[in-house]
Amino acid sequence: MLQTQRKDLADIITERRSINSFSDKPVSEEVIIDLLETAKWAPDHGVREPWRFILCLDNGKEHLLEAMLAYNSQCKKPKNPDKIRAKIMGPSAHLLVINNAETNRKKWEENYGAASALIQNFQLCAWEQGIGMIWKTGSYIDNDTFKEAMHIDSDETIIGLMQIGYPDQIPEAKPRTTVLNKITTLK
Ligand SMILES: Cc1cc2nc3c(=O)[nH]c(=O)nc-3n(C[C@H](O)[C@H](O)[C@H](O)COP(=O)(O)O)c2cc1C
Repeated sequence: MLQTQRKDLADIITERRSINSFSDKPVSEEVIIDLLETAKWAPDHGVREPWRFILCLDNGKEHLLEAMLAYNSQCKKPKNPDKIRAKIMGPSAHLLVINNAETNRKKWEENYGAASALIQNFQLCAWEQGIGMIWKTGSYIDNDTFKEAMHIDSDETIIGLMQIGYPDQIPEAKPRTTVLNKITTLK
């Protein structure tokens, strides 16, 4: 039986790019949940599974837009609302990755690391299926008006807003420095 050639993990890692421009092809809720079911196997100190998610599809994108506009109207230099609308309506889906409230600094950092590992798993598994995304951390992620509008407690941490869809354009990779310039080997 002819099998589709699976890409090497190393290729998926190096070829994945952050995507800003998406086609109209939708990414389904089922696909996103399936990807998260894999991504959740991230390293996670104490296996606390500190995260929760808010997935915005269809009318949910309008809800997210309202929250963005409420935040924007409070900014010293508000952005053009039409540009914000285009940024929210362009991707097929938006996923907020949110960590539980945590007052202990060490645990907070461990939880941030675990959620970041989950996000990278998610990005890579999506890329393997031809789905792109970008991890966004605009100032709204730490804004109480935005959080309240999205029903997120002020002491929860938004790790990122993942904007998801099939890529319309894949940007050139920004070069990375060789590790040889970064490593000190003790022998
Ligand atoms: C924690 C984190 C936050 C990020 N926040 C943003 C952001 O707010 N806006 C943005 O355009 N890209 C953001 N990015 C994506 C980076 O800009 C992107 O990964 C980087 O330019 C390298 O490009 P590549 O992912 O295509 O290799 C973020 C990435 C990380 C890991």
